[in-house]
Amino acid sequence: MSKFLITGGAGYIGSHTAKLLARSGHEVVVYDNLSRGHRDLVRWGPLIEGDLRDTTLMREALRWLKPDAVIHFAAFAYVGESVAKPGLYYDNNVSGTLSLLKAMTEAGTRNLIVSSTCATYGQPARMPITEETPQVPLNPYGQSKLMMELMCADFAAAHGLHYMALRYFNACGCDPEGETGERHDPEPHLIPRALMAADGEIDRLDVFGDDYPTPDGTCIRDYIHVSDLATAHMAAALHLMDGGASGALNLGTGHGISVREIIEATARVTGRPVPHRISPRRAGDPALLVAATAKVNAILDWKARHSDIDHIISTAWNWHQQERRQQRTRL
Ligand SMILES: NC(=O)c1ccc[n+]([C@@H]2O[C@H](COP(=O)([O-])OP(=O)(O)OC[C@H]3O[C@@H](n4cnc5c(N)ncnc54)[C@H](O)[C@@H]3O)[C@@H](O)[C@H]2O)c1
Ligand SMILES: O=c1ccn([C@@H]2O[C@H](COP(=O)(O)OP(=O)(O)O[C@H]3O[C@H](CO)[C@@H](O)[C@H](O)[C@H]3O)[C@@H](O)[C@H]2O)c(=O)[nH]1
Repeated sequence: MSKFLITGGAGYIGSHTAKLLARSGHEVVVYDNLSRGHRDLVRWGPLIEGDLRDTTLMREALRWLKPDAVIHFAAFAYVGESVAKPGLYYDNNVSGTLSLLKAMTEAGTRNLIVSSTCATYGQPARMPITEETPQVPLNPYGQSKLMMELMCADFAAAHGLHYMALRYFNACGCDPEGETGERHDPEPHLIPRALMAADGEIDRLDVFGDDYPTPDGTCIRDYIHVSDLATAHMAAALHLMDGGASGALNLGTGHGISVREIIEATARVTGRPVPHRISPRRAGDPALLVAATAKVNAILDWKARHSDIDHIISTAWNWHQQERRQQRTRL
């Protein structure tokens, strides 16, 4: 049994990873300031309520817990918001990670898994995107995550940190058992918003641009089920704990799906129409992002197993309906 400190474990991907680790027999402690997370999603270990940028609290928590690894999810993660409020992103994501790295160095904690993103690549000329594709982010969110990766590399060289940067493509879907899920307010992500439109909660889904250089004109992304992401985090942590090399890995399926195809799949899975209209492009959005997956497959023996789009949407739809039923009961 190993012990993990999970920053951002009260959020979407962090809570799914906490569940998987706990169910696999590991000990989990969550560190989260609840700025965008939820106390009731911390179900698989205790919560230390604190901010990443509180270096002293983090250092003392690490000295006391002595985790085998830190899994670092805590960050702000919306492309559009980062374009409007870059300071928020550099402060939370860059200063927050720097504070964590300093605390880990002072406490002697060696192993770190960090949430990076395909947004660090910008819009590469060639698909699929390999880990060697140049990282040229198009927005402050992507910049902040690239800076995080660079800081990890420097701390590895200077202080012997072992780290793995996992560059997720588009995280989606929810726990198939309905014990945790995606609860963002406001919710900017495509699949939850398509479900809100199907459910009549919003009048219609805005499709951000249909004049991109893609077959149907809408943006293409690589949608990966959050359960697959959770499995990859556990594999990456065990890899580092076994003395495996530091580096960066893409987490995606290798298949691109357009916004229009997501709308069609949502209608198919829910059995309801998805009212939508074409709107202007959203600032900072690249047209096409699809992962090359050979490296993660070779290093972690991992590939996506739960990322069929109908399964993704059906687990997200179950969670959406469950959340709305609970909200109605509370009223
Ligand atoms: N959702 C995606 O599609 C996606 C894709 C690529 C990468 N990522 C990355 O994965 C990570 C998790 O994303 P998510 O969708 O689960 O986000 P989320 O907002 O659901 O969870 C983030 C959690 O971090 C906490 N947090 C934020 N700032 C903090 C701080 N300063 N101190 C302590 N806690 C803090 C929040 O309260 C929240 O619980 C992020 O780092 C994000 O950049 C997400
Ligand atoms: O109401 C909406 C919401 C989104 N989109 C489009 O749908 C696609 C996916 O958008 P979204 O679900 O917001 O995800 P991304 O902007 O691709 O960003 C997510 O995926 C990134 C990796 O691609 C992560 O780094 C980010 O944290 C995460 O928010 C994009 O083309 C958007 O333009 C719409 O057309 N209408």
